[in-house]
Amino acid sequence: MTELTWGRHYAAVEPTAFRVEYAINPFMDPAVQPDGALAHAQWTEMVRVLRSLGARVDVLPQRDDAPDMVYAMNLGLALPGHGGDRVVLSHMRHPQRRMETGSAAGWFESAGWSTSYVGRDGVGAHLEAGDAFAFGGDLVVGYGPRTEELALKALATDLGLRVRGLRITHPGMYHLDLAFCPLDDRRAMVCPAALDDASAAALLDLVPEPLVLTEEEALSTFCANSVVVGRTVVMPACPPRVRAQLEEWGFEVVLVEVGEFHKGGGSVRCLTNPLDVTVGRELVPVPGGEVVLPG
Ligand SMILES: CN(C)C(=N)NCCC[C@H](N)C(=O)O
Repeated sequence: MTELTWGRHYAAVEPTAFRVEYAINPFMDPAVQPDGALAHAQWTEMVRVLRSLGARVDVLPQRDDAPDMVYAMNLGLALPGHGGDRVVLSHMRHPQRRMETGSAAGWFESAGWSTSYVGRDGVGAHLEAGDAFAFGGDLVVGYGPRTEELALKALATDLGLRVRGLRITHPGMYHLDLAFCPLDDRRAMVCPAALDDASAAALLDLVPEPLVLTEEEALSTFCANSVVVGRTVVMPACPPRVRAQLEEWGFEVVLVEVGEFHKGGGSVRCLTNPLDVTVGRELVPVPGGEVVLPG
């Protein structure tokens, strides 16, 4: 088993203006506000844990007018070393989040990254980076609630990659990172209940040794929304059955409390954006690109 070659460098947004101002997913209720000081303390501890595991965490400031910007995973798909360091900025499905990418673009550009888009300012395909993960040499992309199918073709052509689309049908698992968490080169946590039948079968075919989560496990604990640093899985919670399997496979489970961020509909993975997924290492170049859709 080869451990993940990525997951040791992240961007995260310091939560100085996190609140639930609107409801764009089933977890959000503006009547249930996070405690700002507690959220900041939870985020600080999460960053400390990641750094203590050897991960680098770069911190972006939060815009005051962007309460969801703390979910850094959705800012863009960063691919270093691909004709220079390159990030495809998200084109958020909901206008309430679109201002976030302008600030993210500035941050990436000042750090030497080149930026591109598959759609922008409400024009063109929606892409939210919490839907896109490298696995098995390909980019696995969930589409439906947030990312649009049209974005898959643009990504594949633009980046010269094989993009495997999975159709998300569960309203509560509106990003793929609530239902899919790569663990190493053969294993991943997967929640087939998030997907239509053909996509669920395609995902199970793609992962040689899946740790299959029930809908209840994925939704009530956010356990697939975890981050893997080497053989350590940093999780918001871990059902006993899931912990037993992870430990049998040689992983260490480290729990971090990020409950205030569950009020906005995201957890550890959503709060971090990996900056070390590399074309030519985790992603196999495919000249011209290719999209593979289930069934
Ligand atoms: C696992 N998920 C869903 C994420 N990658 N991101 C969380 C985004 C939450 C934000 N309120 C929204 O609804 O966009």
